[in-house]
Amino acid sequence: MGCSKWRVAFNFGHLKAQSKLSVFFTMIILFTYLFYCLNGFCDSLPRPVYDQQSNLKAILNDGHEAEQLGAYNASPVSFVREQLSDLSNGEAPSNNISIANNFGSKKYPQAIIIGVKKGGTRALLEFLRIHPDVRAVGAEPHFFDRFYERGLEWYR
Ligand SMILES: Nc1ncnc2c1ncn2[C@@H]1O[C@H](COP(=O)(O)OS(=O)(=O)O)[C@@H](OP(=O)(O)O)[C@H]1O
Repeated sequence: MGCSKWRVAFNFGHLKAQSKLSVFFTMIILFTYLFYCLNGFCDSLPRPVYDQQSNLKAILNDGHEAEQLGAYNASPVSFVREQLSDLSNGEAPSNNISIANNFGSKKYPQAIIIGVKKGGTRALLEFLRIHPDVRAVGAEPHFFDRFYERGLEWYR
């Protein structure tokens, strides 16, 4: 009994030529996909929206990062305003702040959701984070209204 079931399951001999052909093409597609994945062409890890590796290297080599951060210590409003104006002009942020989405790295945000209490900001965040290129913090950081004194390093 059990043996005949196996025979039915794996017996492709009675399939029509059309079915065999579709199985054959499915196998080809699967093997091609596996081949590309094994060669690293299907990297599923999140990628940076903008590649700023060279900028980051420049910051590290020149040691200007502290100066740039210092400029933003002056006012959080100017910090946000500059970022938003850069984005509305269709440019990447101009101050070398990375907006990569790599796992495990600490980056400044590319976008900030600001809203009144009960304004639905959580819902907006949850919708945005569905996108694979969006990485969002779990809890609200409240940097600008509560923890600004802790500085940008804490924020990052
Ligand atoms: N699309 C839409 N339409 C109407 N209402 C909505 C929508 N999205 C979120 N919500 C409601 O917004 C409330 C949560 O807002 P917040 O995420 O800003 O809350 S919080 O202040 O950060 O706690 C919360 O309201 P309450 O359920 O009364 O607390 C949500 O139900």
